[in-house]
Amino acid sequence: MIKIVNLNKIFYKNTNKEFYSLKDINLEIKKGSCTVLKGVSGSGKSTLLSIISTMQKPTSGEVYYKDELISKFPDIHSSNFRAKNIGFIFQFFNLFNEFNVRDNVSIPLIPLGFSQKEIDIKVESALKLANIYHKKDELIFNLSGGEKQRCAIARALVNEGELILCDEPTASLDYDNSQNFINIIKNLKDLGKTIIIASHDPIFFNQNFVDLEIELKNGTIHE
Ligand SMILES: Nc1ncnc2c1ncn2[C@@H]1O[C@H](COP(=O)(O)OP(=O)(O)OP(=O)(O)O)[C@@H](O)[C@H]1O
Repeated sequence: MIKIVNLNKIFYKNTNKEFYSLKDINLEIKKGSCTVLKGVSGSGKSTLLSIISTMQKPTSGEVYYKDELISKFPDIHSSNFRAKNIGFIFQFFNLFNEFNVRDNVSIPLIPLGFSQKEIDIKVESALKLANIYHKKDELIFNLSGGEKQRCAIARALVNEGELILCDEPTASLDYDNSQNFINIIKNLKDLGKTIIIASHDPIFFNQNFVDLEIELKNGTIHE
């Protein structure tokens, strides 16, 4: 489903500060699989996720999604692609504290042109899937860390995209909430989602629902 070919991301190219954040990455990710990108801080995990999501462009190399070359999309095309195909779960949730759960979860649907009735149906279904429906009218400000995470998961699911990208998803969670997160990821996999998790949390290592573990070291894949 995702094919990455000879990918490089260079910052400060052709200066004395030139730096390879990613170097010669080749990777294939199968539809419906769960991949864990591990590696120490600064190894390139977030940069790789961000290039797969089309938020950043590589310096060279290609990323294909279902045989379509997404890494060379113009920006307007990239944001449409993300809105339709990708759910993103961030370490610090990136929710709007002054809005309630339901409004936060509905945000990704706004650019997709759905009617209010369609938005209500999709939001309700995502809230139930992420087990946060009972807090739908609560302000984010009043939620616990685990509840914020479940709200962020609902927001990542609401567009029914096939690809779920998670950047250090358990970094702000305690052990029990991290275990809950793992259970939700297993459910998403059962629903056929393709999942990529960038994390150095050992909770993701050697898990039977993980199909591929990739270690990044200084921007390269370490076999
Ligand atoms: N916009 C940028 N400009 C310059 N250097 C950058 C930029 N973005 C990332 N880098 C560098 O690229 C390297 C990889 O960063 P990245 O955020 O991908 O690492 P990471 O493995 O996700 O780390 P962490 O676990 O701390 O989030 C780091 O050395 C970082 O400083």
